[in-house]
Amino acid sequence: MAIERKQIDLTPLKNANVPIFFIVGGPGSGKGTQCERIVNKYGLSHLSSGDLLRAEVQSGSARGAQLVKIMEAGELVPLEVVLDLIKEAMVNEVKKGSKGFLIDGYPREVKQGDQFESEIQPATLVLFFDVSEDTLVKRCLKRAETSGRCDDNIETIKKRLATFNNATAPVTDHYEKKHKLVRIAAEGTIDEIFSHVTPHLDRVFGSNQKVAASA
Ligand SMILES: Nc1ncnc2c1ncn2[C@H]1C[C@H](O)[C@@H](COP(=O)(O)OP(=O)(O)O)O1
Ligand SMILES: [Mg+2]
Repeated sequence: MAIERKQIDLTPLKNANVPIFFIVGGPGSGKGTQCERIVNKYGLSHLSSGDLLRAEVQSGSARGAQLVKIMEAGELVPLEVVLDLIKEAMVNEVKKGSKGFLIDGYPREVKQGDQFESEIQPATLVLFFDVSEDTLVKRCLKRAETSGRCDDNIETIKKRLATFNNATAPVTDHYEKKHKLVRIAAEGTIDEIFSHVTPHLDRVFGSNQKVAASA
């Protein structure tokens, strides 16, 4: 069963023309943690495709009901539907005065990125949180103690790592060739990593955002 695509008026988004950052990295690389810091400092909107899908299901809409069927059948949600959800969320956020977007955990594949950029707007930068596999596993296992996330167990973590290496690694190559990739060394403390992130955002937004730099 195909889910109908929605016609979404992107005019508000085009007029606002705010920067868009793709946030990529393995499971446990700290994407969510760093996005929260970025949101606090720069007032950007943080969108995660997984959260948007879960919210659509919760909303009780007809489309949400169709999504449940697809997910229960173990099939992949069509890329177009994910894109429609992202578009709707972006238009809503920009109407509220968003200064830009962090698209967390997306694109998972080169094709997803290309489709996003052709239908919506090219990404300004792609932030890649670069962490060794050892660290990814350790952080996911630690997160398991409190997250209640069913995918934070050693078997699933290994599978997610394999998927990441196969499908997502080409994404970083793709944006490296386009000179949009920012590789963040992300092994250190949360503060250390954030200090590697801010210069790249300051480059886009201007350094007047800096809190401590003028000292
Ligand atoms: N620099 C850091 N050092 C130690 N632990 C970190 C860290 N950054 C994040 N964590 C913790 C928080 C979580 O429990 C776990 C995974 O972080 P996350 O932000 O949820 O990653 P992601 O969203 O990329 O899957 O690791
Ligand atoms: Mg996350």
